[in-house]
Amino acid sequence: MFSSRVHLLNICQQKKGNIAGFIWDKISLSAVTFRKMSSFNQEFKERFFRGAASGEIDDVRLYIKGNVDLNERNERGWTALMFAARNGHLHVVRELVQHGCDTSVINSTGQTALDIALFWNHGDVARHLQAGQRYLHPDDNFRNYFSLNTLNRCSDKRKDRGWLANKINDANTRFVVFRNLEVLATKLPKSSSMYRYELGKIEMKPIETILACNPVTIFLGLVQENRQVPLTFKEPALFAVDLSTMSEEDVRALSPGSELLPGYPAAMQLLPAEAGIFAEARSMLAWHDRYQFCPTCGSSTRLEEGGYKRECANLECRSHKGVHNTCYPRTDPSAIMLVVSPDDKRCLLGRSQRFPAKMYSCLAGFMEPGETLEDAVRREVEEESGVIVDRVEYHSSQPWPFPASLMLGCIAHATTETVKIDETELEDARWFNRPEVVQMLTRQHPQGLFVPPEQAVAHQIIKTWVRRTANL
Ligand SMILES: NC(=O)c1ccc[n+]([C@@H]2O[C@H](COP(=O)([O-])OP(=O)(O)OC[C@H]3O[C@@H](n4cnc5c(N)ncnc54)[C@H](O)[C@@H]3O)[C@@H](O)[C@H]2O)c1
Ligand SMILES: [Mg+2]
Ligand SMILES: [Mg+2]
Ligand SMILES: [Mg+2]
Ligand SMILES: [Zn+2]
Repeated sequence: MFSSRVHLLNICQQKKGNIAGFIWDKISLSAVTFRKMSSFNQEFKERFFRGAASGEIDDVRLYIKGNVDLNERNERGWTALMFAARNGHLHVVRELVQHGCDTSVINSTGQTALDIALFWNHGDVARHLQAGQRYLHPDDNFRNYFSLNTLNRCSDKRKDRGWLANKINDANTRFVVFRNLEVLATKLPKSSSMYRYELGKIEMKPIETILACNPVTIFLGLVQENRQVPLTFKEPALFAVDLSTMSEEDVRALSPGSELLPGYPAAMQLLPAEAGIFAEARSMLAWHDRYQFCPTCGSSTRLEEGGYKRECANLECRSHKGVHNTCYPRTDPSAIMLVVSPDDKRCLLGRSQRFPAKMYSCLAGFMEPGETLEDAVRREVEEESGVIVDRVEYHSSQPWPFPASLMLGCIAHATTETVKIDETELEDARWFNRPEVVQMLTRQHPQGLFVPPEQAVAHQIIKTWVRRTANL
């Protein structure tokens, strides 16, 4: 922090001719005390906010070049990006986003820069901010982590053994490699954010001999960057391969400088654009690992359809008659819900013993057969907290590849408030008001309480509820 201030001073020194009215004249380096440095910094920060609010791009650029935290907030949690968004200064917004300003920061009343731009009808700014959001897919509005998968799965091609064999041997094909469900990943050279790894994508040559031994190999899909352009089927293919028979050292040697990321939470450092590919691959490999024998008759099973089917070796088995779902990959739907109080001012968050200390989250539970999502939400909330829920609102879904859940995110409107927790499942559950939840989202809670990170659908549901009160 101190060195960045000195750097700022140096820049101001170079620029002082351009900074009309700035306090530089009053300060000489020899006389700088910490107090003056602080007030200097404060004044400089205010100038940055004023520049952003008034569209004075030169002032904003000065701060950008100062290599300091562009997400600096004022006492109400407002950033320069929010000020620029408030007044519709697209050129300032563009420059700030280009230099890595975080578009997901929320202020103390729970709004992002995008909310502010939308509220004040600055459509051009809102479109720019939306395009810069991390989980956006070109053809969609919102994406949870583990859901962005740019591959076309080409399910109709999986039955064509000849086509698949040719694709495996194609020079453009790449393999995502797993060992004991840990994925091979490479650290990105610039890793300032929490997304620090990309999937290792290996050519066929170095794994040719091991592929000849028929390890579990899954056809993940063809790379289709633009959904508007029809597939030619000549696009590069991506497969997942299980190399658990190789040593960890040999697997890592396939891609210099790579690591094997153990499952949760390490895999949440993958680039969001690849997290959906990881989710598909890991859930599929976990299914093969667990279904080596037929659940109907106990005979061995073999892989078919590019890994999307396992067929029983016993020709008499009932699984060969009609559609038998044990032959296909399984997904376990789970409900995850933010329970909100009857007056909508508070929400119910809980923690299980296995959570990291001080983390609170939405309640969650597996759906049961013959149950609607809404009823699963009502049942799990009542079981775990004793609170009665009436209306259930759907939010969004998230594949959860540990091993193969689909989280169905909801907002659940409670009609009662008395909490009586199920102590086998939860350690604590209590009501939190909005300002406190904002502190938990932004890691500014006085007791250090926090909610799951942005990769979790729980975080997104909580953020949606917090953002609903417009106080701009
Ligand atoms: N709370 C969160 O913030 C959060 C976030 C992300 C994911 N999840 C996931 O939500 C899922 C469901 O939550 P939960 O564990 O509270 O569920 P839950 O409340 O239904 O209780 C879990 C228990 O349900 C039983 N169960 C029923 N069906 C099951 C199935 N298909 N697989 C495994 N166990 C089953 C088991 O006895 C298990 O111990 C879990 O996978 C959890 O990891 C929760
Ligand atoms: Mg639960
Ligand atoms: Mg439960
Ligand atoms: Mg349950
Ligand atoms: Zn069988």
